[in-house]
Parts: sequence; structure tokens; C-alpha cells
Amino acid sequence: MGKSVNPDLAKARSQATFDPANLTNYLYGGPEKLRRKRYLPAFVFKELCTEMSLTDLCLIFLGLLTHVSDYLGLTLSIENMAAKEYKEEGFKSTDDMSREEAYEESMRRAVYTNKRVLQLNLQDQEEQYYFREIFVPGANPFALHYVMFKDAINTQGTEDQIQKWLPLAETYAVTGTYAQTELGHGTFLRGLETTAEYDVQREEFILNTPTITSSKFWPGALGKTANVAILNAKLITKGRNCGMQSFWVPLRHLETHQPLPGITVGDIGPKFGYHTSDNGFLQLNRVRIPRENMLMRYSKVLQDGTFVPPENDRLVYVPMTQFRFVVIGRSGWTLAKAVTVATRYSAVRRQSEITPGGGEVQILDFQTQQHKLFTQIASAYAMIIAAKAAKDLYDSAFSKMEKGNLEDLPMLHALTSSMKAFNTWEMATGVEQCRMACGGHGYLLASGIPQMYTDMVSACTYEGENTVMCLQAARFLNKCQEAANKGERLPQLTRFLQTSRLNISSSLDQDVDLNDIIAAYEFRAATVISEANARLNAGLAMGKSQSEAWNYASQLLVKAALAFSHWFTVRALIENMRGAGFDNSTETLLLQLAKLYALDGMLRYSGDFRKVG
Ligand SMILES: CCCCCCCCCCCC(=O)SCCNC(=O)CCNC(=O)[C@H](O)C(C)(C)COP(=O)(O)OP(=O)(O)OC[C@H]1O[C@@H](n2cnc3c(N)ncnc32)[C@H](O)[C@@H]1OP(=O)(O)O
Ligand SMILES: Cc1cc2nc3c(=O)[nH]c(=O)nc-3n(C[C@H](O)[C@H](O)[C@H](O)COP(=O)(O)OP(=O)(O)OC[C@H]3O[C@@H](n4cnc5c(N)ncnc54)[C@H](O)[C@@H]3O)c2cc1C
Repeated sequence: MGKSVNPDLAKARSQATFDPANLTNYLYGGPEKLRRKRYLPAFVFKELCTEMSLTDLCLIFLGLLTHVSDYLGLTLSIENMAAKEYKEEGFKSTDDMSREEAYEESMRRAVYTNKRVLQLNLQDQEEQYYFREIFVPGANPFALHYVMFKDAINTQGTEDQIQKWLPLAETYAVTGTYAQTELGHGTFLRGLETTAEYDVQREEFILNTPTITSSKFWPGALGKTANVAILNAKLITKGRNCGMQSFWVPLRHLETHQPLPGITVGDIGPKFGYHTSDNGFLQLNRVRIPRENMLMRYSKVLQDGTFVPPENDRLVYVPMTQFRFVVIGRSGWTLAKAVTVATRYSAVRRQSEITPGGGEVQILDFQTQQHKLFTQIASAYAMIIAAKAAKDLYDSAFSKMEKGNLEDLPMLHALTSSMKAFNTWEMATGVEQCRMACGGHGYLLASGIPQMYTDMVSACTYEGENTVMCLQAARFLNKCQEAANKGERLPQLTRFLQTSRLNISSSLDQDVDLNDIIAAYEFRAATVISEANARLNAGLAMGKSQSEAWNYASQLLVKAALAFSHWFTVRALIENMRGAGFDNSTETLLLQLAKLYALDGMLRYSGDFRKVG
């Protein structure tokens, strides 16, 4: 029986001036990807929520076959077992569970999806994510395993180490985490205190957290789930500190799951959100691991303890840069989910009258409600599309890096750092606006919006605290400004520092020209970046040291990074909307949305735009 749709919602949808399928296909990367995205959860729900008869299974099996031959590995007996195992328990909301129960329920679901992903031989990372997201809507206890743990092996491990360790991770023979942050340091990596001292006699590293502040603190899955960590520690060999390196460190016994000798590990306790993730602490008391456990793709320790430095000591940071891309994309999708809930709600919620005696209207009819929601719909599109544009830049740069050409690394670091800060801050304010747009019902956990906020707002902190990330990007932007001041050649992405001019052709009574919008954002970014550079140089002229002058200019430097990200986002949105090959009605609508996004941004940052005329 088809689901009955609320008549107000049906009416609102019927008024669309475009075919939503065009947009959905575009956002998910085409009809094929979209079908798969829809198919996988439907397949799982069918498996779980209806009596599974063998004929059903055959039909699904055949259905899968017509879709993708790679399901051939699917065997019916496993299907039955998995369905039975889960069906008996069924779905339980974790909203009113204790933290312990919520973790266990999430773990149960995560283990189930891990099994099914292997049985279905789902290789595509996105598809794995779609599959899991349906089941483990909150923080997944395996999140670090899926992303940073495997990425670190792939990007920091030698070919032999990848051959040895990656299959263990792919088949869940081990469950991993990425342990870098300590109680005393999260941002300042050079301040990390955990040591890995090389013992040349036994060709082993002795891992130690010598102080309470050196205890690893925060890593996801460390509290209960993980039995191995990719752990970052200060390498000491032949009496010399060789900086932060990564190590494969067994934490718990693979059979008993008990902490190994010298290991003290546990959960750090309740958090603002992320309730179903067991972020933990770890203390190491002179734990020994073989020399081969250091991830040696870029830097090495030879048997005699000789340290072979990396060609570039920033390559150890690549897993963080990679994961920042995940966060940049996920922020846009989180806002998309929240504004979808709030918009649907606003179509069905009738409250108050516009015309006295005219009857209560859909709250979507209030101009203020439209402003709250449409700006967030535009922001979600902007963030998703800018994330795709940034990822395209990353992929082309990363393939160069893999061939040893590191010239784009500073640009990549600046782009990922500033976009991660910009997108997560925009997402946090946007999701909160959507929650409030739903009145009291938005405050119910059942609305789904509060958890979207409390889980995802941590992305403003993890993977590089946002202010610090802006300052990282500002290092690169300031260097480019200095080069521009000397008339030197700039990287492609910042060449606008030399070329941007404010020759706006639009007059106020005309419909604004999109190229003028890009020019305005470009000019604003160029102006703010040059102002920050001027303040830095003023600090130096006052006799301050480089670092004191940097601190003196830091508020403007943060603004410069955000203005750069805002320009990158507006440009990506407009250029992709124009070039996406939509039919007229869809393209017209999307360019309207892009204008709304850009003009709303000008209003929110009107100080900057007024100042630059
Ligand atoms: C949503 C899904 C949910 C899924 C579930 C998600 C669960 C949550 C997972 C969270 C996981 C984590 O949080 S893992 C932990 C994340 N932690 C972090 O990100 C730590 C952030 N801190 C840092 O990266 C560092 O400490 C810095 C960069 C801030 C400062 O380090 P530093 O050594 O003092 O470096 P600094 O002097 O500033 O700069 C030295 C030079 O290195 C360069 N540099 C610095 N970093 C990088 C880099 N990554 N790549 C390239 N280059 C770099 C700088 O540009 C600079 O170049 P030049 O300018 O001199 O040329
Ligand atoms: C939900 C969650 C999951 C996490 N998961 C992991 C994980 O799996 N693995 C892991 O290793 N870590 C993890 N972390 C830790 C996270 O990476 C750190 O919290 C983050 O790097 C920030 O460091 P910090 O907590 O020390 O904050 P701090 O750096 O102490 O920040 C506190 C304040 O100091 C300011 N500040 C710091 N340095 C500067 C500077 N140079 N200039 C200006 N201002 C500055 C910041 O802007 C901020 O306002 C997680 C954290 C959270 C919240």
C-alpha cells in the first residue's frame, strides 16, 4: 500500500517548477549512483523488516544480479542467518537509552552492517557509507576504523605494510583507531609528549606516555572498540628527537579483548553529543613493538637506529588532510538533511493567520520562515558543490604527490584547512537555524535535528580546531600576498590577489549579473587578505617579532581565510550551476538559488562588502 502523503506537502511539491529528479541525479553523481543509493537501504530494510521467504531472497538476489554482477558472492544461507539474527531484535531508538545501552545498540548495528558489507562485497566507499548510515544513524563506533585508521595505513604505510595490515582492517580481523591527541595537546602537534624510543639491541620501539598530560585522550573507539591503534608519537633514536611518526600499536588481545601488558585504556565519559562513540584515553607504560611497526612510507628507522627523514616532513600530516575532505563534504549533507526536515515540517505545520479570519496558514507562507529555510537550502547546495570542487582539486594534486611532486601540498593544506573551518561553522549555524524554525517540535529528539547538531558540531573542533585551521590557511594566503606585493608568480588558486578589480557592471535597478557576484566575492577576499598582510607588516614595523606580529594580526588572518573560503564556495556554486547541463527551468532555479546564497552572504558580511565598495 503506498504511503499517504500529507495533502499540504503534496500540494507544495506539485507546485515545483522543475523536475526534482534532475537535481537529485546531479547531487548524487548521476542516475546510476542514485539508483544504487536508493537500492541498498531498500534492500536492507526488506531483508530486516519483512518475513524473509526463500522466494523473496531469490527475487532480491536476482534483482541484485541485474544490477551489479559483483553480488555474485552473495549466498542465500548467509542472508537467512543475518536476517534472522537481526530481525529478532529489530530496530530500537537509542534516544532514551543509557549511554552504555546506546553504545551496545550502535555496536550491534555496526557489526551487522560490517558483516553485510563484506557479504555483499560492497567495495565503493560511498555505498558502504549509504548502507551504514541507514543502520547506524548516530556516531558509528567504527568511524575511525573506516576512515582515519585505514587511510593512515594506505598513505603512511609501505607497500609491504599495506599488504600485511590492510586486509586485517578490511575483514575486521582487527578494529582500529587513530590516536594522536593527548590530554595536554590536540592542536600543537610539536607539543605531543608520547615517546617511541628505539632500542637498537632488540630492534624495537619502547612506547611511553611519561606524564599524565601525555595520555592519549579523545581518539574515537579507543574506549572499548579498538584493539589496534595507529598511534602518533615523538620518535627518539640515537638520542635525537626526530619528530612525530606513526606506529601500528596493538592495544587489546585479539581473542579476549583485554588490554595488553603496559596498556591502560578506557572511556573518557559522557560528551555533548556523539553518545554512541567510545572516545577513550590510553596510557603506555614502556610498551615494546617491533621496528617493523613504524609506518615507513616516507620516513624510516634502519636496523642500526639511523633515522631516514621524509622528503617532506609534512607528509605525515596527509591522513588529517584527507579526512578534512570527508568533513567538508559531510557538513553540506548534514545541513541538507536538517533543512529537508525543517522544510517538510514547514509545509505541513499550520500556525497563525496572515489575513485575519483567513484561517491558519502553512508556516512556509511566512516570509520570515522562507528566509530561514531557503537560505539554508542554498547554503547546503553551496557546501556540497564546493566540496566536490575542492575534492577535484585535491584528487589532481594528490595524483601528482603520489609521483613525488609536492608543489601543491601547501595549497591543498590551506584549502582543506579553511574549507573545513568554513563549512563546519556554516553547517553548525545552519542546522541550529533549522531546528529553531520547527518551534517546539524541533527541540524533540524525535525530529532528528538535535542529534544532527550535537554529533556534527564537534567537527568544528576535531580534525583541527577551526580557528587554528583558519590560521594555517592564512599562512599560505599571507605568503601569496607577500609574493603578490613583489610581483612574483602565484599559484593558480590565489592569482586573483593580483588580478581582482572591482569593475561591477550591474546597477542597482538591474537583476544582478552572476559574474559581478563572483567579482565582488573575489575582491572582498583579496581586500581582506591584503588588509591582514598590512596589519602583520604594521606589527613588524612596530618592532614586534614575526610570531608576535602574527598574533597581533591573527583576528584579521582568520577573517582572510574565511573570506577566501566564501569566495571559493560562491565561485564553485555559480560555475557548477552554469556548467551542469540542466534544462532551462532547473538551471534558472539553481542560478536563483546561487544568487540567494551570494546576496544573503553579502548581507551577513555587509561590513566587508560595504568597506570594499
Ligand atoms: C564527518 C564524518 C564523521 C566521522 C566520524 C569522525 C570522528 C572524529 C575524528 C577526528 C579525528 C581527529 O581529530 S585526529 C586529530 C586531529 N588533529 C589535528 O588536526 C591537529 C591540528 N594541528 C596541526 O595540524 C598542527 O599542530 C598545526 C598545523 C596546527 C601546527 O603544527 P606546527 O608543526 O606548529 O606547524 P606550523 O609551524 O604551523 O607549520 C609548519 C609547516 O607545516 C605545514 N603544515 C602543517 N600541517 C600541514 C598539513 N596537514 N599538510 C601540509 N602542510 C602542513 C604548514 O603549512 C607550515 O608550512 P609553512 O607555512 O611553514 O610553509
Ligand atoms: C568528537 C571528537 C572526536 C575526536 N576524535 C579524535 C580522534 O579520533 N583522534 C584524535 O587524535 N583526536 C580526536 N579528537 C581530538 C581533536 O582532534 C582535538 O580536540 C582538536 O585537535 C583540538 O585540540 P584541543 O582539544 O587540544 O583544543 P585546543 O587546541 O586546546 O583549543 C582550545 C582553544 O585554543 C585555541 N588555540 C589553540 N591553538 C591556537 C593557536 N595556535 N592560535 C590561536 N588559537 C589557538 C583554539 O582556537 C581553541 O579556541 C576528537 C575530538 C572530538 C571533540
